[in-house]
Amino acid sequence: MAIDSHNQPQTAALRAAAAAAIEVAHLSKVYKTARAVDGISFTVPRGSVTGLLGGNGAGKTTTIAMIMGLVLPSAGRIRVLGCGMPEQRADVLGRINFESPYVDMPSRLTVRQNLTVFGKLYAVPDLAGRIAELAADLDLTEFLDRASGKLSAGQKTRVALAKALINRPELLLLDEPTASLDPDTADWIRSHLESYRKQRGASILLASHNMLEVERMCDRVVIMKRGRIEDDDTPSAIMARYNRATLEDVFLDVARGRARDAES
Ligand SMILES: Nc1ncnc2c1ncn2[C@@H]1O[C@H](COP(=O)(O)OP(=O)(O)OP(=O)(O)O)[C@@H](O)[C@H]1O
Repeated sequence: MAIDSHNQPQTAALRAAAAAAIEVAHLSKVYKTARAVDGISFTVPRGSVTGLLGGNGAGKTTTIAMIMGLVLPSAGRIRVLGCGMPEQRADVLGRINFESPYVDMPSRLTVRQNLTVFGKLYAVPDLAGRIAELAADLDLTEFLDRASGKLSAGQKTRVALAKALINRPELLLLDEPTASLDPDTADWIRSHLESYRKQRGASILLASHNMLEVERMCDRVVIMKRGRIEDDDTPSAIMARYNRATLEDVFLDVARGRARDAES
């Protein structure tokens, strides 16, 4: 079909809409003393939950920081929701969000004040209504006016999730979202993330050390080791390739350098 030049902007917009949620190509990050990420390429399909696995220091957090445009790559390309990062960061930031238990909110502000600050940054319409909706969904109402620093770990995680969902993101980047939570609270957080993804058709990139969480939530898994990608497939295909019944066992094989069956 011939492309009419008058339709080109629309065609470009359609292509961007259909593009993967995240496309990473030949991405590297070299810090002064460390090659944290070493030429990785992977895709997060729209609507998927993709797990990013790897031992301590594998390069997961650096990869997520580059995807968000917070750390500049040394080489390679990143597209987020069809936009180049970091050059089109301003176009895409309002459509994504991030959660990590390792990033604290200002502790003296109340939960409501913190959510208001973040909501204003994202120019959320009817912000008071959105905060009330999230407070009801995430069971925050009883401590909405308490200082954020005085919450338990589980309460802080629910507030962090409210902050991550405040702008109804199309793409969520999660760095160990359930670390240090009891199994019941962690399960509750996972269920909430799953129902948000289903309702909104959102895409999720999930860095986690919890292999049961990854098996339960992820359609695809990218395994990193020393800055490189060791494997990238569905959890069941990866377990079959390593001839293992759990991702935990695959993780140990990768960490300890045991070869995949197909290659041994
Ligand atoms: N700002 C920095 N300056 C120098 N080196 C860094 C910096 N940030 C990370 N690194 C190094 O880059 C490597 C990858 O770190 P990164 O935090 O991305 O790994 P990770 O997979 O998220 O690890 P973890 O599971 O322990 O959080 C590590 O060797 C780390 O020491």
